[in-house]
Amino acid sequence: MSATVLALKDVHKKVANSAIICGVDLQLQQGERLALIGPNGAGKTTLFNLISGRAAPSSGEILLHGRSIAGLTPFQVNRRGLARSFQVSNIFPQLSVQENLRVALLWPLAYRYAFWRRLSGLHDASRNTAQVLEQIGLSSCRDALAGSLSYAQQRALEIGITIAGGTDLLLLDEPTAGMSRDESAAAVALIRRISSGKTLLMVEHDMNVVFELADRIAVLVDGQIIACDTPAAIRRNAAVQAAYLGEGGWP
Ligand SMILES: Nc1ncnc2c1ncn2[C@@H]1O[C@H](COP(=O)(O)OP(=O)(O)OP(=O)(O)O)[C@@H](O)[C@H]1O
Repeated sequence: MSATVLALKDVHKKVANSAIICGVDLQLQQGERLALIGPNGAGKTTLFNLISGRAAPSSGEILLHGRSIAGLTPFQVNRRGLARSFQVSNIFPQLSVQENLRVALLWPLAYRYAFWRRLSGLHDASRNTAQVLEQIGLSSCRDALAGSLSYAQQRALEIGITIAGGTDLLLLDEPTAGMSRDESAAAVALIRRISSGKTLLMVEHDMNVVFELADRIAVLVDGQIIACDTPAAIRRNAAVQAAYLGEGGWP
């Protein structure tokens, strides 16, 4: 049986006396890709914030590799093995593509290595930068300023920054938002490639992307998971279909 990477147990979040997340239980197994979907305002971003350390749950447990991370800072959660994509705004537009990745790579290396061993960290970073550039398909524009890339390329770079630290759990926040159909298809292939052997949790509104990528889909409605199952079972689920009726129906 595969190991549980992430476990949420009866997680609640209240903001100004409003219950935003209401008793969420969720488990991710090593190597699986789980998509979190739900109507606008369901609480998906809030749940991502709780998992990645941007906010603390009001109650409940969040375990990463069996250890509690509830209330830790994003940096501490990252050190425990979780990386979250932060949309395009995380990119330094005035640095080259390569430099953006080196910054992302050196950050954990500088922390891990003793000061006098940082030089070897730099060698590691160069090697890893080339690997990540290859993985995200941006080797040919390594010297271009990140700000000059197309939108889809910037999203690919953002994913590269997310995987650069070598963490085994990836949280991707709407990785194909704003993309054309062709760009989305390329992003799906990229996500499949970079998440191979890792565990992936993503929030995504594009149901084509969700059904293509996810091993399981969790449906959040009004702060509660109303279903968590295979794509085929979710497609047949009457409660899920009803939840989406107000949004123009089930895609
Ligand atoms: N800091 C906050 N203060 C007050 N209300 C908040 C706060 N953060 C979120 N909310 C409310 O919590 C609910 C869930 O918001 P959240 O952004 O998590 O939903 P979502 O599922 O990510 O929505 P979307 O798909 O539109 O991005 C919304 O009703 C929102 O208005």
